[in-house]
Amino acid sequence: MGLGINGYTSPAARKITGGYDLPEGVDIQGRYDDEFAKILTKDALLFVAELQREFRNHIKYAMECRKEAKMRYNRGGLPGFDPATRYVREGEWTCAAVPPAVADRRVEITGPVERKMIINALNSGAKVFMADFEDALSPSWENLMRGQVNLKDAVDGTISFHDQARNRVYKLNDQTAKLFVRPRGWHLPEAHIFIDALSFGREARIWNNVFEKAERMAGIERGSIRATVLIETLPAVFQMDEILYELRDHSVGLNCGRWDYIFSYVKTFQAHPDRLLPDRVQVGMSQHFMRSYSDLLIRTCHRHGVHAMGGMAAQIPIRDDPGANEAAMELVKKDKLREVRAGHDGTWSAHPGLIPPIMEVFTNNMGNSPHQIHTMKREDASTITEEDLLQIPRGVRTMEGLRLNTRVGIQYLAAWLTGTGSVPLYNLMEDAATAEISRVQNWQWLKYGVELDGDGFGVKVNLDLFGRVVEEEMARIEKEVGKEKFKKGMYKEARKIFTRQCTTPTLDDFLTLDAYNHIVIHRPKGSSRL
Ligand SMILES: CC(=O)SCCNC(=O)CCNC(=O)[C@H](O)C(C)(C)COP(=O)(O)OP(=O)(O)OC[C@H]1O[C@@H](n2cnc3c(N)ncnc32)[C@H](O)[C@@H]1OP(=O)(O)O
Ligand SMILES: O=CC(=O)O
Ligand SMILES: [Mg+2]
Repeated sequence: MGLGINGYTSPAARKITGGYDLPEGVDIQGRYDDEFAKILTKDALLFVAELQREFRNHIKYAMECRKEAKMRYNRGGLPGFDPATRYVREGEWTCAAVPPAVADRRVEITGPVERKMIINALNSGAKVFMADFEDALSPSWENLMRGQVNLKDAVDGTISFHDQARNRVYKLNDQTAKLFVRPRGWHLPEAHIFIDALSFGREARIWNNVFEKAERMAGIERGSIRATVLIETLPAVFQMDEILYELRDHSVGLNCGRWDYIFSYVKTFQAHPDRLLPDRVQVGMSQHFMRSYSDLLIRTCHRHGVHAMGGMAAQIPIRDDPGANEAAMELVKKDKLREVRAGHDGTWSAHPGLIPPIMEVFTNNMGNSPHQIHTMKREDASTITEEDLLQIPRGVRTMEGLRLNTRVGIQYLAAWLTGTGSVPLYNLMEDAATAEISRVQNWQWLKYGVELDGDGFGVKVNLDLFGRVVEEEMARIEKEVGKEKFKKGMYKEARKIFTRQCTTPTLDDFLTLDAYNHIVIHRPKGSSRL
């Protein structure tokens, strides 16, 4: 999170501004709401402010290091293992023991922090619910703060929701999933509360220091805070031991964030025209670089005594077509079977309807054991090399690939701009990570004028072609969603943002950084209880 906090004053000097009771130096420019004020209490703001004051410079430095690494890759460098930390990779050490309460994580459901979905997810039968403030959320002030209110009610066990249209009341079951929370990354600053806002091993050290300070401030035992780190950038795969080492007292494993990982492959190699990706649909876990990433992650986690979590299959239930639904479920099961046989200890589900089949696959293969940490060491993966992890994915590039990227990118962005961070599109789950792949792939193909040779057309991608594709795909979207929804929605704005990002000479770091400016709403200065 990024809070803009300047200087510290004693509790006596705290003041009430615009409804929120603010410590000196803290300013909130998001709308006031009585419910939000119960979250943004003076004590809570002081807690965050103190963390921010202590760590902001470390975080800034970490972000500078990311920029330096980007410049190195743009000059032709490749990410790889760091010789200076060989002793960490080769050393014999383990992380703190897995807490019994979260030993069994065979199926974790993820989802945005909407009230009804939180209740559904906690009741879903999954072992864990990962409440997502990142890829599945459009981070408007309203969404963020409502999400915090909802989570507090969930933790208190009082959360309920009345669906008036269906006259249905949602409440928690007696048995619920364990609640995990994913905050958004340090690269996405918050614009409503003022906080300014390396190597990944070093970033992990900052997180570890944040956890330790937070534990001390909250008066809870060291190691009470536990984190699963998603390995979802290409450079991070070379630093998995280092990340676990830094977090060894606070870790409960690593997760294959496969969609952002693919996005990161393109981003890392944005200046390497010899490493262009085939169509997005062809970059799956069977590609050598993806399989190597998953295998090495399992070996690394199990060597250090923590969970190796799998990733998200994109398929979701298809209600109106039993044949297509069956095929989608088979794909999910196949993906999960690969994960459990490879040694993963659990995995993610995007939808409650996927939990029974995924649970069955993991249970059939793991039996009563909560995990495979001690039984699937994957020593064979110790031979995985930098070349394995960087191998260029195989496949073809097609006109349909370009069209689909465009259609999906624009529709996702249109949803995001209106407050929805994960959507079903063409029977797949789309969120910020999957949309990023569509965007950067279009950018890459345009930048290097690739030939779309996979469907026999043999045309080169250029601005003219892309302009026509955007035009035609907008017409198709209008037909698919209907004139009324198209007119009321944010499709035109989404088209503008997406087109600019695909055609810009220098790749934007994130789709949502630019789009964020369109959803920030600052209350007028000095206003109260708007
Ligand atoms: C790359 C990554 O980072 S993955 C992690 C981030 N992404 C996610 O978490 C995506 C989570 N999934 C979702 O948001 C949704 O499943 C979508 C958008 C893909 C599909 O949503 P919908 O089209 O609404 O699904 P559908 O209509 O089939 O939902 C049926 C019911 O299941 C609920 N549901 C669907 N997905 C979820 C979920 N992930 N968590 C909780 N409840 C859910 C719906 O709320 C609905 O409940 P209801 O019957 O009580 O009204
Ligand atoms: O966050 C998960 C991903 O796949 O990206
Ligand atoms: Mg991600």
